[in-house]
Amino acid sequence: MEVTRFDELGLSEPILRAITEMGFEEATPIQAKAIPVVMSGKDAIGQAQTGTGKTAAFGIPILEKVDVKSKNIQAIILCPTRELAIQVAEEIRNLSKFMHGIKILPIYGGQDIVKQIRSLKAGAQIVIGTPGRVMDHMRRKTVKFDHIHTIILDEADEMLNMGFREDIETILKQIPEERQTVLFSATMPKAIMDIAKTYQNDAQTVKVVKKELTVPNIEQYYYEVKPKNKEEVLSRLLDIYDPKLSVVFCNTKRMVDELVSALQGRGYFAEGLHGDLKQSQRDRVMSSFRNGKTEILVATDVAARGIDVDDVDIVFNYDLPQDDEYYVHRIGRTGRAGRKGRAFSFVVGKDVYKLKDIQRYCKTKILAQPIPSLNDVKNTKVDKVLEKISGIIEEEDLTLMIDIIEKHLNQEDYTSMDVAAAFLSLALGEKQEEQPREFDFGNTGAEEGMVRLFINIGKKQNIRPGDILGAIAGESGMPGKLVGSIDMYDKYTFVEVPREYASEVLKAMENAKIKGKNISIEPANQK
Ligand SMILES: Nc1ncnc2c1ncn2[C@@H]1O[C@H](COP(=O)(O)OP(=O)(O)OP(=O)(O)O)[C@@H](O)[C@H]1O
Ligand SMILES: [Mg+2]
Repeated sequence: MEVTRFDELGLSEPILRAITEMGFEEATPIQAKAIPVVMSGKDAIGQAQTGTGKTAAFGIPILEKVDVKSKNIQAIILCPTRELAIQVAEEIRNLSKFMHGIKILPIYGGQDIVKQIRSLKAGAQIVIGTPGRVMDHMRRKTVKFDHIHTIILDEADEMLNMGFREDIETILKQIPEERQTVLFSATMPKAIMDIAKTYQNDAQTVKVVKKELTVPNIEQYYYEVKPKNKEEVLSRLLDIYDPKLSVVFCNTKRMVDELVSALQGRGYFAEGLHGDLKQSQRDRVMSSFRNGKTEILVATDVAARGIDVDDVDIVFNYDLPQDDEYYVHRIGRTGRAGRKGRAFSFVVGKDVYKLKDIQRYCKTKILAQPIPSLNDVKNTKVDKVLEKISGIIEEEDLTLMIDIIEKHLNQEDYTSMDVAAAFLSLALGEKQEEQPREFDFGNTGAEEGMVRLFINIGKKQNIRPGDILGAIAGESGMPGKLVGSIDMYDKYTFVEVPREYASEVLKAMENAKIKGKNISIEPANQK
């Protein structure tokens, strides 16, 4: 593919210098296509996948077009959320770092309006705001529209979804007609075309649309879960994949609050973000997430659009989104600027149909994944410790440590294997003694009086159903009491046992080996 350098786009020296300082080596395809169009002053509609640099695609031309000698507002950018307004202002500020006399001001609800008015009075050429607050200033006449020559609607379709249509139309009517109107988003549903027809003039569409709407470097999987198991499955996935940062989307504020408490209770660094929080709280959560103190951001769709945080490794759809577009935007919080990412969606019952719609809309495949077992979680932890140990053995001088261990072995009657195993147990950081486990079997899909147990045989091993039934009978000391069918496929299988013995079978089988191989067993209620 042809590569466009920023210095081929006819940009001024201070901006090129800022771009270099920001570490952008070449223009992204949407930047290469949109910057010349937006600079030309034409109305435009820009569409490109999430995380592909749309902000700079409109931010750079705006900076090129403002007159820093004038203190009037010349460009206005509307964003659907406060967090996004702050972020867009920050990106444009970075791009304008070497321009003297430029003032860029975010104005959004929840922030002290008196302070905002004072800043506006001091003069700013570019204002970035949420529609509600901009309307507020318009009514107070604290934002003057008469010198605005450019208006950008970032996430234009979302602002319509949120019911800002009237506000946007009112604002557009206030801005001089010879203005330039530009819309950007990763998705462009039909409703947006009405706005385009009414309020734009001969708009040029600039699209960098691949076959699929989602970014190809995001691995997408789904897990079929029962609602009450979501929390446990999420924890297992967090433990196995160990993301540096992750975003978990829920459909309601209440679910966000509940999940945050649950995750915090389990010892994760999780915080919630939704519209009922005070602005100071929202700001605190966002900055804590940006600097990595909060590792898991649990959010409603307020965080679905535009939010750009490095190192988001995984996006979870704890609840499947209501609308197809939201899937695109939500998972787009990972895999930004060419990085890799993962998107895991939880699917409950009829959600599978919704998932089919989403796949059709996005033109991507979302594959099913089995829920990791507790054994899988443990194995991952063990693998990580062993990997670290290999590193230490290869890179460090261990002579002194070996001396200490040797002395210890001489004093006590231990083998080096005992010591190594004890250290491993210590490194895993969990009490290895058996925790009493409460089993809540619920309805596992088995027939009356029976409970279905889920068995993970591990990597395809040659174990026959008879071996498993035999082992269960042997381990639990209940020969002949095992009734029921066995359904073997791939590396998983189900067995059915009478409900009253299910707990004992589970406990007896926890550390069972068949043909010397470990298997794991658990209630099948999440399958
Ligand atoms: N040319 C470039 N080279 C490298 N990184 C870039 C370039 N342009 C922008 N970026 C960075 O890529 C990231 C994503 O950019 P941005 O937030 O503008 O994406 P977007 O297309 O608006 O995504 P979304 O649809 O989610 O809003 C940002 O961190 C931005 O600084
Ligand atoms: Mg964006």
